[in-house]
Amino acid sequence: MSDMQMTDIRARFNISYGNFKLDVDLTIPGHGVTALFGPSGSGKTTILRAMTGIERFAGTYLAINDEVWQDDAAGIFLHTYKRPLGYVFQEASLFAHLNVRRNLEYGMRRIPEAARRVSLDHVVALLDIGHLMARQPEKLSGGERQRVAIARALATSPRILLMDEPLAALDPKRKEEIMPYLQRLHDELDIPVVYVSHSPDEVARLADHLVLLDGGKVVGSGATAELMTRLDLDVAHGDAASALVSATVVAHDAEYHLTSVEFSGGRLLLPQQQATIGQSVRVRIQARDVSLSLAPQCDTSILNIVAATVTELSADAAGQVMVGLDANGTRLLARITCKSCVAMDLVAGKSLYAQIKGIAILK
Ligand SMILES: Nc1ncnc2c1ncn2[C@@H]1O[C@H](COP(=O)(O)OP(=O)(O)OP(=O)(O)O)[C@@H](O)[C@H]1O
Repeated sequence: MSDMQMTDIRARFNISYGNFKLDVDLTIPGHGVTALFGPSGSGKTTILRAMTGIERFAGTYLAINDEVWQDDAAGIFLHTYKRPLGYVFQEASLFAHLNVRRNLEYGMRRIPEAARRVSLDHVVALLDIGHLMARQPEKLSGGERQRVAIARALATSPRILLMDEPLAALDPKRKEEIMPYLQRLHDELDIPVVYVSHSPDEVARLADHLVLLDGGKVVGSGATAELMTRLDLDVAHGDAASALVSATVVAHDAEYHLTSVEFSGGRLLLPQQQATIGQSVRVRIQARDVSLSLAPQCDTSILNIVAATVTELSADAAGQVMVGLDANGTRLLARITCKSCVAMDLVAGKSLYAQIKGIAILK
């Protein structure tokens, strides 16, 4: 076992707080972004805290890639201050008496030079905060403060970055501003991120892997695109339910201001994007934006119609059915009325056409 290259994060926690019990045994990828998603009180923050070692919980096992940080059975416990992790909270906790540069250097200085794997210049460029270096924290906007907090966490060359609802305190405009930085961080740094969120939108945009929590238990863990369309899970139901589709940008149509992308099920047109031809993109198709038809329609304003097969049907809100679809290997969801479902005589295996009204490129 010891000479085996481990590239996973393994976490086993058994924690009791009065009536609340957290009992999880997780293996998640040692790279990319993993979102912990679930209702309030489901144990998301408790998992992050347990990873920090701030409290020592009996029966814990925690290994980050090839490093075991805690194994109670073997008597291993790495103290918090020795765990190379970055932690970003909902509200940026910068040192108020230090300017931005000193805040960043403070984190960096704790790390011996030989252990530094991320340069300050790289972090500053990544989060675009070069122009803020001389500012005091109280003179930063909420979004800027959060970018500095992320930079400070990264400047310590962590082996893992823990983020606890880092956008929750920001208004929608600031959230939108900071999102590209989080996506860049994901693309450019090889540091695994565990990201706590309540927001299906953040999860869809950022997470490669998703861990669904409820009442201190894991109810699902897997690739985000796969879990979001699993009809046995709550996340694939309701108004926010959507499919994430991997696609490639294939053309721009300047005359009609459209961009076309290709996925396994065919081509999709969407309002013109900045993306370059050949670029891989993640596209979101919301279940409520998909209608179904048994014959291909040509007298319709809907541009995107793809052939698909029904894989399963599941009751949704009153009078609504969530239909799972397979479009030549890509999972899609359609939320339709029970009345239409009966009228169309939908059953698993039926071939039909999905008419897609709204599509968004997420990254
Ligand atoms: N230090 C503590 N002492 C006692 N109970 C705690 C402690 N920390 C958390 N809890 C309880 O554990 C449960 C899970 O809390 P946790 O903060 O992990 O949930 P969460 O999923 O992060 O919720 P939210 O989305 O609201 O932040 C809650 O019932 C909470 O009251």
